[in-house]
Amino acid sequence: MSQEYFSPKGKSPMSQEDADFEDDVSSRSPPSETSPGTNSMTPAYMTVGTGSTSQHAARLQSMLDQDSGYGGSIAGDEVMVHKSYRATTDNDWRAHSGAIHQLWYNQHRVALGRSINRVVELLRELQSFNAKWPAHYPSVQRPDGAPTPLNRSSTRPSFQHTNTMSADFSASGPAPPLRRAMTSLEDQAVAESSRAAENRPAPEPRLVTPQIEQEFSILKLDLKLGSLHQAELVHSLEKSSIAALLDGKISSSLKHLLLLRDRIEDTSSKVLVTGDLNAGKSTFCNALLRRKILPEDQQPCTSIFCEVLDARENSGIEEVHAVHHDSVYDRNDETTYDVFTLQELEKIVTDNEAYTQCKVYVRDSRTIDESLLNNGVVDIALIDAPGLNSDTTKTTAIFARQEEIDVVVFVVSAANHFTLTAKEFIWAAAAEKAYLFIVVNGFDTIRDKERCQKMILDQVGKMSPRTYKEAGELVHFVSSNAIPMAPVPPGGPGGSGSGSGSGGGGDEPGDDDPKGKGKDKEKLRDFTTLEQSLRRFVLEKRARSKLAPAKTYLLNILDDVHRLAEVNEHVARSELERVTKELKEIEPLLESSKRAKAEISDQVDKTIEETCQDVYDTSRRTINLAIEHAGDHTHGVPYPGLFNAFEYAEELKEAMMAEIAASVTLSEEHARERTVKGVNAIKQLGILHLGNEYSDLSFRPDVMFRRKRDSVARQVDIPTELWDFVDWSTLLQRQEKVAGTGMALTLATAVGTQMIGGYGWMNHALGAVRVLGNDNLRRMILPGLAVAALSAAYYILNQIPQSLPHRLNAKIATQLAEMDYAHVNSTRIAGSVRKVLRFPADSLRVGLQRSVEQLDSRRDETLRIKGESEVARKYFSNLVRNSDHERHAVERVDLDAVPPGTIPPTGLGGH
Ligand SMILES: Nc1nc2c(ncn2[C@@H]2O[C@H](COP(=O)(O)OP(=O)(O)OP(=O)(O)O)[C@@H](O)[C@H]2O)c(=O)[nH]1
Repeated sequence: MSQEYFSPKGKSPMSQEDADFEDDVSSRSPPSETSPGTNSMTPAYMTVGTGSTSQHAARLQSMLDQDSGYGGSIAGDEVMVHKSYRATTDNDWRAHSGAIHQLWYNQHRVALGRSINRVVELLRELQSFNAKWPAHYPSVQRPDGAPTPLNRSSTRPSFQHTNTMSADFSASGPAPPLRRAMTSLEDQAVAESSRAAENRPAPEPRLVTPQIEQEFSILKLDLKLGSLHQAELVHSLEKSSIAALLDGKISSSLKHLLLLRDRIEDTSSKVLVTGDLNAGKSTFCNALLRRKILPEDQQPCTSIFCEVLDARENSGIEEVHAVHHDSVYDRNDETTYDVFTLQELEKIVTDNEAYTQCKVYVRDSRTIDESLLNNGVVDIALIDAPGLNSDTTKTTAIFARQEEIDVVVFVVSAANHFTLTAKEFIWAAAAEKAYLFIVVNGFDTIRDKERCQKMILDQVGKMSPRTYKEAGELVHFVSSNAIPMAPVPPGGPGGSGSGSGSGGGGDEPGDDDPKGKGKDKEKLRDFTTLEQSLRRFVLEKRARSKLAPAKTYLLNILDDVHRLAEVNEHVARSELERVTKELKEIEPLLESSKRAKAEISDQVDKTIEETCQDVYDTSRRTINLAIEHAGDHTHGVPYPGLFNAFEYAEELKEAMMAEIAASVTLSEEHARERTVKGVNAIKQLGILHLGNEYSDLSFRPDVMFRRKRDSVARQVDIPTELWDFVDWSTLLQRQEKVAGTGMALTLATAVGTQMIGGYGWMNHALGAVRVLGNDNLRRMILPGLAVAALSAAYYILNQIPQSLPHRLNAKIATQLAEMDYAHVNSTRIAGSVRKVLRFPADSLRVGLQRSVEQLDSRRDETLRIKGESEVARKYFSNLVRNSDHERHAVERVDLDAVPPGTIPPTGLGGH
């Protein structure tokens, strides 16, 4: 499609020069229907009117040809155009003005197209970044966290986001509830002096719910779940869920941007005529066409979209293409549609289930100045939509359709005003398109016209302020049924409709009444004014009707992206500050933890070694002492006399062994005490270095040594012998001290000892006899011997209680020494102590190891977050800059400005 105009069908007579020009242009550029491959980026031009000076037109054409449409040269060209092109006639002027409009339009179209491409790129990057680093969605402050006049100075406005964490930075005031991670607003507040804070106007939370709703238009998350408020939902959702929702929003925005790009690159203009059921949409379309093409009825009849197109787009043939369900319409592929005549349209349109839409190709024989379809500027598609409210599916389809069209003409019944669905539709369309064209139809039925006008305009003002601002151009009160229709060719389509060829509304009585005719004229005049406005809106102000939606959408999405980027830059920066601070804390902590781990391990080993050594030494000393001194006393065992000496010996042995066993128990008791001390020392170390992390193992000292008792003592078996009753060493020592026993006793003892101790006592006795001689012996020794024997016997028997313990003790000691009793028991006791101490020591070691590992992984994690935050900060600060830059670029595209060089010189017409 192209925008060239070749005058054939206009009523205006074509001069030779025009024909030359046409030939001239057509030789370079084929007519619209034969140039489907025209590059949409290369501006196509138009000439409107008769254009009497072809060299001027050609010059302008060549200037436009040279313009790439990408700006730059335009200013110079405009000056040249301005200076050189001096139109002298109205038509020349209009041709000139139209060309400049076109050039100007192309310039804006290309600028916006480029912006769309850049925003698409920005959004795609944001989308992929959001997948790696879930973007934070600004949440709201809960009502309880909102600043009150009293706590204003202490409560800073805070961005809060989806990463729930406990707020550990509350310097004053009560601990705030769990909230989303911090953002730099709070950090900035830290840097602010208290005085400045006091002087600063009381901060309001930047993102409270209504503000979010206003601040975000396109990327606003549509959270309508259950009874939860959006704010609560944002709080309750996981960071990743929010990111996923955002991802969906970005995807749909991308889709929409691509649609917008297609739309602005499409040189045709799509005009959607919509409105409530029976508002007179079809009548209005017919009035525009001045032919009764679309079926009108008092009851709802339009059930599918009817797209009215210039028949030139269908090789000049008037017909209807009814598009099949699930088919994408392609005029060159007849399998996608069925062909009908215009007369058959009514039957396709009413109660249709077989087709989704129909393309209605009609020939508009009116001049290019009058006709909307055949306008000489752009290809128009006039789309008659089913009435809103007909059913939900159709209403939804109309809502969806409005996204891909350029101009919304909303037909409202003057009698019924706007229904709720109409209002919703206008809200949505106004947000997207900025300007709507509103046709208040059936104005003939209204008696108090002024009141009706006021009421409707008030409502328009509320729904679309921009449309209201230009109500003179955009809101029209007409009676579509009063428009005269073209006479029907015999057997041809259309024909005199409601207004019939003579014009005149159906409900106005008396067409021949001069007053009635006057009224009809008035209606026709109103409708013509509407037509001119609509032409201006669709054709000349295409910058508005076609480009304004793109501009509005771009500004909205860039605003959202900018806001989101700002929030995320704050979040990333504060995250970066937080992790940098955290790293500064973690790294020395990790080092000292590693050092502490080694030191504490040594210290614990030392404690264990020292304790065990002490326990061993003490036990050994105690047991040895007990063994050594077990024979020092009789342990309270009464001596029962000579005849029970053996029992006495047994009891003594038992008592001695009990004494020795008691020393073992004493050693165990001491070991227990030392173990308690050791365990406590290790625990102290644990608590000191691990704090709450240290898992305190329950230690019960009373259980120690319960099972592993001294088993060695049971192996001691000392038989009592006769000689045990005589303690010879004591005896000898005592004998020296005892006076009166003298030599004889010594001798007797010596002899006695020999006699008693040896077997050959007889030999010894004979030896003694030989020494002393028989006589002396008889005289001295025998009585002495007797005395000595008696006193020795007496002494020995008397000494049993003193000597027996020593003798037994010596034997016990010998046997215990052979068993290594003291060592075995000391080792056992120290071993138990070691075993017990090893538990808390191992637990401490494990705890320390775990603490080092935890710190290690925390450091790794923090380093990871730091890296990510650094990337995020850079990315979002670039996004803040780029979105801002792009926004300014879009803002500079001034669609409302009058193109320079199009203001008509005095005395010339123009629009
Ligand atoms: N009095 C009067 N009647 C009108 C006017 N415009 C349309 N009508 C009548 O209103 C009825 C409905 O008109 P349509 O054009 O079929 O309405 P529609 O909005 O296309 O209807 P659907 O597409 O089925 O929703 C017809 O009987 C028309 O003649 C008008 O300006 N004044």
